Amino acid sequence: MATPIPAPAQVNDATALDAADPLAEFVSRFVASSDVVSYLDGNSLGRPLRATEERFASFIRAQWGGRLIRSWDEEWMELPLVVGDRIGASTLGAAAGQTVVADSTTVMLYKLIRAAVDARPGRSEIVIDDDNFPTDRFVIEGIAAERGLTVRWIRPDKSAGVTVEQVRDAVSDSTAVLVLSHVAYRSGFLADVKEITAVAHESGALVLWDLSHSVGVIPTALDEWRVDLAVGCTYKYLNGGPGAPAFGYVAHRLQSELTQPIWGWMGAGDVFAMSDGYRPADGMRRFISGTPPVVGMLAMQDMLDLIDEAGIDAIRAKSLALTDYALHLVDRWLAPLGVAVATPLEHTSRGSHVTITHPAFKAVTAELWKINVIPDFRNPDGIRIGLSPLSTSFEELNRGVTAIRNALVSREK
Ligand SMILES: Cc1ncc(COP(=O)(O)O)c(C=O)c1O
Ligand SMILES: Nc1c(O)cccc1C(=O)C[C@H](N)C(=O)O
Repeated sequence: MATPIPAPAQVNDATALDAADPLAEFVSRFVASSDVVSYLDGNSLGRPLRATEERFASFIRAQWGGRLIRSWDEEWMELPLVVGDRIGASTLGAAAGQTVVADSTTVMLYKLIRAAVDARPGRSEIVIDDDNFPTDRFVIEGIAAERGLTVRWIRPDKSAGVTVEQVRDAVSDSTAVLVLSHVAYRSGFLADVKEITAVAHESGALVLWDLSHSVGVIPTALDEWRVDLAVGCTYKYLNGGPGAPAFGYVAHRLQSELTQPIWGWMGAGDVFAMSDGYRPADGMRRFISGTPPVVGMLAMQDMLDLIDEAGIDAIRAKSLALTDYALHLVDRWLAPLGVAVATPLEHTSRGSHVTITHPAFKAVTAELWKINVIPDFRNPDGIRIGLSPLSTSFEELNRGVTAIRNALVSREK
């Protein structure tokens, strides 16, 4: 027998929420894609800002086209550190001189984890959870193989994240480094960075946080929480564009102690000395390897402007309002159709995406993309509703969940 379908919510729900939203105006700052009915994937690839069109045009005219190679001295050499400091100040709670932009997230993870492991000689283990993003797990397995170490796996419940208690059990005086994600890419669970870092420090381990799914939507206080190392993507909630480089954070107190493994000329003390032998630069520059990805650092600067204008705390408040509304719609429309929620319900444990599960979601996602409703699918049976607060309205979210509901209903007929 077909499941009885509850009546759809009043359209007014979303209209009223948008009307009351103090950040509603920001949606119009992004490039509108005329065919898209609902974009729920800003946690994978953020939308471009309209301001970025002009930034790119002016970059080609004035900097690349006008100043040509002189721009390296005039601006570009410092850009990884300047933009890094901006990310640190606007979103991370990091004082200047501890954040750099370079490489892909994968390569930055490799460099910082290898440096951390080498700074803890005699310790035989790296600890990570087995539900972490593949690149984090693979990089660690590679470093363990390279350095003759063992990986100790924390096994979180798939619909939860890594708890303080699990870390207390897993970390010991054999642990060189603990690597965790602030927001779990699948479930959306938000880890307790401060407590977990403190617990790992009791055993003398270093801790690296992957902030890919939180930077730009959830304020952090890396300095205050005594975080050692962090990395993150800039193409999600920092809207840096496809393939935009990563950022890396290394606390001041560790910088001179850490040697990263990719010794390139751009991280050397005197870049243009072209001297024999590698001597790392002082400070964060030593974590750079090759030529800075200048073009890839353009768009994120517009998003950092927007984050400063809106305020990271207001962004977090809207993120929670959006995920609350998503959960409300799921409960009202999708739960009766057999959909389960894999995201924690408490605000203190929730990132900016909501993951829901149903055996038909792989096929449903393919159908949704055909009608320009764009969430993403994550194995084995999850749809991730990613909510980028400055570019997503409550109406857009309502349209997306309505489409998921319609797709499930038509399968029951
Ligand atoms: C937690 C996490 N780490 C790393 C990455 C990606 O790394 P990269 O930019 O090198 O592909 C992603 C997403 O792609 C991610 O979700
Ligand atoms: N980085 C991506 C890519 O290059 C292609 C497609 C998707 C992605 C992603 O961002 C995946 C994402 N990190 C995730 O959480 O699943």
